[in-house]
Amino acid sequence: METLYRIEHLQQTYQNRTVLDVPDLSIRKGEILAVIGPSGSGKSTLLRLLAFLETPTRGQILFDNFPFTPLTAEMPLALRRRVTLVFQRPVLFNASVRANVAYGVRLRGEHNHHQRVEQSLREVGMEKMVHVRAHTLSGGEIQRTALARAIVLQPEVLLLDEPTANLDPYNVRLIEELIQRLNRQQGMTLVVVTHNVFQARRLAHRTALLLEGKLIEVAETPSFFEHPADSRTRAFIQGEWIC
Ligand SMILES: Nc1ncnc2c1ncn2[C@@H]1O[C@H](COP(=O)(O)OP(=O)(O)OP(=O)(O)O)[C@@H](O)[C@H]1O
Repeated sequence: METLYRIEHLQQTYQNRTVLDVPDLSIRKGEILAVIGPSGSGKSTLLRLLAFLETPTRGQILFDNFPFTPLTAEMPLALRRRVTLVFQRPVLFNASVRANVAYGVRLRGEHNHHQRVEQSLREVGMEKMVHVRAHTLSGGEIQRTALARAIVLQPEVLLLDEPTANLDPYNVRLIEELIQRLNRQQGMTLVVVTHNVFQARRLAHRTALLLEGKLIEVAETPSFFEHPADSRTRAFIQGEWIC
């Protein structure tokens, strides 16, 4: 499989505290990579870097061989637009579901977006709620609207930060099926940050464990769970990791 991201000696430091230190990690085109780890282990920081929302303190990320380094003022728009991040707590405007989903496409100056907006709302099962005001939505509906708003942009890479945290089993299933569909049918590359080791196991081709900013292990999901190479991985997946 082709490499899409190559992380080299990446470090992210805030106020003299290094919260992420990943010497080497590749993300393959067309894979689902789950990133698991306890709270504060640097998962969201990694996603923000992969979305080019902040520049690394040290090292670099090669995206399709294009370097993103501490000296990069801004990644070219054409590259940034290939990647979309859905935040852990998505913020919707106080407008209809449809208006929220159409917003990003309109911002890109694309006008004939009506069908794509409808299609993405169908994808997330929100087609009957297009006129509902976003501020009245449930947690699951907010997350699904945020996903529709992301996929309508037709990104090549979708970065999801805890896409199903605090959701009921119905919404979890709907979102997991969407993730798998996007990957299988469109070849989309997905990086899914999750606390939930079972979700990683269900969804991901490969799973990575971050602990205190360090990449402990990354492996094909079956071997990650069945034959972890690192004792800390074993402890974490068995729920024995003390944070
Ligand atoms: N902008 C920032 N300024 C200072 N510290 C930050 C900043 N962003 C993150 N941190 C710190 O970096 C560490 C890693 O945070 P991060 O949000 O990446 O972890 P996480 O694994 O995503 O956690 P959670 O699962 O709780 O979302 C935390 O200690 C956090 O307080």
